[in-house]
Amino acid sequence: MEYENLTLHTDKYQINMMYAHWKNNSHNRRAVFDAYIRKNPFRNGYTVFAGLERIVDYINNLKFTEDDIDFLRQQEENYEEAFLEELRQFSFTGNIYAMREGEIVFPNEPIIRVDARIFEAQLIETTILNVLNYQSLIATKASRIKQVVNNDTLLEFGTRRAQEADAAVWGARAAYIAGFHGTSNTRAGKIFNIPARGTHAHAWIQDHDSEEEAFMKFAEALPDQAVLLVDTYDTLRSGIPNAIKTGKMLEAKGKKLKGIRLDSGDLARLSIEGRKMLDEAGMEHVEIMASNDLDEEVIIHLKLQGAKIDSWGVGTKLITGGKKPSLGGVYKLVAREDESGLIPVIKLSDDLEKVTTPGLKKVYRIINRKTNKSEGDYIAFEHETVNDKPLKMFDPFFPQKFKYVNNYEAVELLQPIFVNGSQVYELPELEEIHRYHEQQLSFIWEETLRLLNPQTYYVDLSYDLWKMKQDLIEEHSMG
Ligand SMILES: Nc1ncnc2c1ncn2[C@@H]1O[C@H](COP(=O)(O)OP(=O)(O)OP(=O)(O)O)[C@@H](O)[C@H]1O
Ligand SMILES: O=P(O)(O)OC[C@H]1O[C@H](OP(=O)(O)OP(=O)(O)O)[C@H](O)[C@@H]1O
Ligand SMILES: O=C(O)c1cccnc1
Repeated sequence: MEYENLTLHTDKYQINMMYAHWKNNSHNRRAVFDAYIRKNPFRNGYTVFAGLERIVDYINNLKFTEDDIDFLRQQEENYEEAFLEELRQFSFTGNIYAMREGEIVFPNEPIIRVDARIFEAQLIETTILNVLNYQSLIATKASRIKQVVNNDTLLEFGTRRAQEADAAVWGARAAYIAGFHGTSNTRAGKIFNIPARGTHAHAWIQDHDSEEEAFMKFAEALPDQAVLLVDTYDTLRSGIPNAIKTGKMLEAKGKKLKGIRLDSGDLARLSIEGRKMLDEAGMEHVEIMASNDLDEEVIIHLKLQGAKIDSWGVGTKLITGGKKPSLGGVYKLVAREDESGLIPVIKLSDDLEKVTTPGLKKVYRIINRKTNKSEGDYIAFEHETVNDKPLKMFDPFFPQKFKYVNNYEAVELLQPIFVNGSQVYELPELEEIHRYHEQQLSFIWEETLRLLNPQTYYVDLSYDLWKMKQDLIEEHSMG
């Protein structure tokens, strides 16, 4: 993809802070930020991380152009020329660790860790969150939909309802990571190598003298590929009978009708009736596709009613997040440099879950070797060794709740992406990201994966980390 230079795609307050640091000569100090979510969206038990590819590209292309600098000069009379010169020389020189795309992630664990000059780390907050929050929201929604369709075909149809063009293509990619098979967006298909798929619109039928003629012409143009939209006039009395006639016409020419699409009415009843009609006509191979404001909830109910649907076109409620239009991922300072070196910092809150976890940390997934399932995630200081046995895992909010894990493998989730400003991570192909996602899902217990009232997954802290956090809370509490 031809990526844009997104350097100014940040909140003005970041540049103000960069300026104030520069004025105070503190801009070269090291700072560590964690990007993480506080809650899973859709009351889900997990979140699917997506967005790393775009973030990597964003970092690689960071550069204030002369136009950008002129704009900043106009916008803020306080900015001194020497500061603007500093921006002219700007590039990312720090370290970024991140989880892999497709990873199953949970609240309160670092998904991305930025360790850089404060001057750099502050600038990139906005875009990192913008990308992580949107793409992960859509990947998570797609994952919920994927869970209910089993092996049926899933197509992403959302572009017309997406929050503009970027959301459409990156949303299509996020859906593919979670298991969608194709997208209607041809550009997303080309950019990301996703199968591009499509049927036809009502306009095709309306634009002909009869539905039958419209079907015949479309099927002749795209034999073996045609999926006919059967609800323009009357699905059971006109649409499906005409589709069957069209199928017969194709068969006479040694071709086949691929499918029909239902787009309104009672999708369960129409698919059951439609399946009967097609089968009676000897067209068992003709697939039934459904669309019309679908999401995981409607699909579950259609399945409960015995709907005979082979493929699902899902648009609006996937690409916009449906009832949950944003993910609340945050980017918090967890360590800063002073004369003594790197020191952990904390942000307090009345809401205990919002208190940040200070320090330079690693995240491990504790895989039980016997069950091959995860016992939870374990966050420790970077310098701690974790594969010592047994591992005591306790709830950081209720330390009296604990367990010992013996036969485990602690798998490190944060990968080095940039070291001293250079990309050290090779971005995987989309297909590989999808496979990784599926493999990671297999480590998570069903109880956490289920769509309704999932069990909370454990995200625990090492004792040393937990103790340091408690000490900092005490130190900063006003009593
Ligand atoms: N059997 C069913 N059980 C549950 N929900 C269904 C069933 N059939 C369709 N739906 C869903 O009901 C919702 C309402 O559909 P709606 O009534 O707006 O469609 P319609 O009026 O049939 O079609 P349109 O307005 O597009 O002409 C849609 O999300 C659709 O997917
Ligand atoms: O319903 P979604 O999940 O968003 O899926 C995409 C919808 O887009 C098309 O409809 P169209 O734009 O023609 O509008 P309409 O069917 O809502 O009238 C298509 O027929 C689907 O119904
Ligand atoms: O190909 C389709 O059927 C399609 C594509 C986009 C939106 N709705 C339907």
